[in-house]
Amino acid sequence: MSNLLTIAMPKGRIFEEAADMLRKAEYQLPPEFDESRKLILDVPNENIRFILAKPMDVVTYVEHGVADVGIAGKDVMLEEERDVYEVLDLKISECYLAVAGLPNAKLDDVAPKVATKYPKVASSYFREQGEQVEIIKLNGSIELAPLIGLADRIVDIVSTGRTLKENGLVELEHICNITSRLIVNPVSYRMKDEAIDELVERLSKVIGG
Ligand SMILES: Nc1ncnc2c1ncn2[C@@H]1O[C@H](COP(=O)(O)OP(=O)(O)OP(=O)(O)O)[C@@H](O)[C@H]1O
Ligand SMILES: O=P(O)(O)OC[C@H]1O[C@H](OP(=O)(O)OP(=O)(O)O)[C@H](O)[C@@H]1O
Repeated sequence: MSNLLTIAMPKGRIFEEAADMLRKAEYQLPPEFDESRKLILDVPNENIRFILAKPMDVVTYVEHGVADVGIAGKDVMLEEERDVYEVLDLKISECYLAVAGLPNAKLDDVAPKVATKYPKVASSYFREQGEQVEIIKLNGSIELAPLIGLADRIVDIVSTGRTLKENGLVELEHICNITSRLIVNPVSYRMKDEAIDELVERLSKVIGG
């Protein structure tokens, strides 16, 4: 194993906050880092390579060891249940998972339909509540489901609450708070402990800053 540290960065909304945090931790990221369409970006003076992946795929790259470290939302960690270590709460991309629906909707008593991008999280939540539901997996625009009659309720991310409000939906139950986490491949954690410890230390200093 070389000493190069490969970090899987999520494209999309976590990217900017994560890049900002790395810069605050004094990693010299190249200016084109933010605009480039390249999917592999080397920072040779830091001995770091970044790979840019879809947020849900970051854990896959880290679990398979092709990335040593990654940044992933806790929502993804809960849903994917992968064999990776979660070493640091970066406290960025704060949001929460909630159950929502139309106000005063009459629920189907037998097995209400719940649309979500998080079928495992939703199933275990309703199981714990002792409620039998039918889960319908969607990949986005979850708020559409109750409006169009596909589902009685949804389980989705809420941040500002604007998407719920603009679609006439109300929050019914708060499931759990979500932030992004630094995750590590277990083998890399042993083999590249110095580089990973340094990354954790430098990021720890700028959390919440
Ligand atoms: N509205 C939000 N506000 C803050 N953080 C959010 C919000 N929505 C999602 N997140 C967090 O950011 C992560 C990435 O979200 P993003 O919307 O970039 O990707 P995605 O929806 O998984 O991917 P895509 O839409 O590209 O398939 C999520 O896993 C979650 O942790
Ligand atoms: O409370 P808010 O600040 O309105 O944010 C919540 C919305 O953000 C996310 O969707 P995203 O924009 O990622 O789109 P998606 O529906 O394609 O997942 C989430 O799934 C909600 O729809």
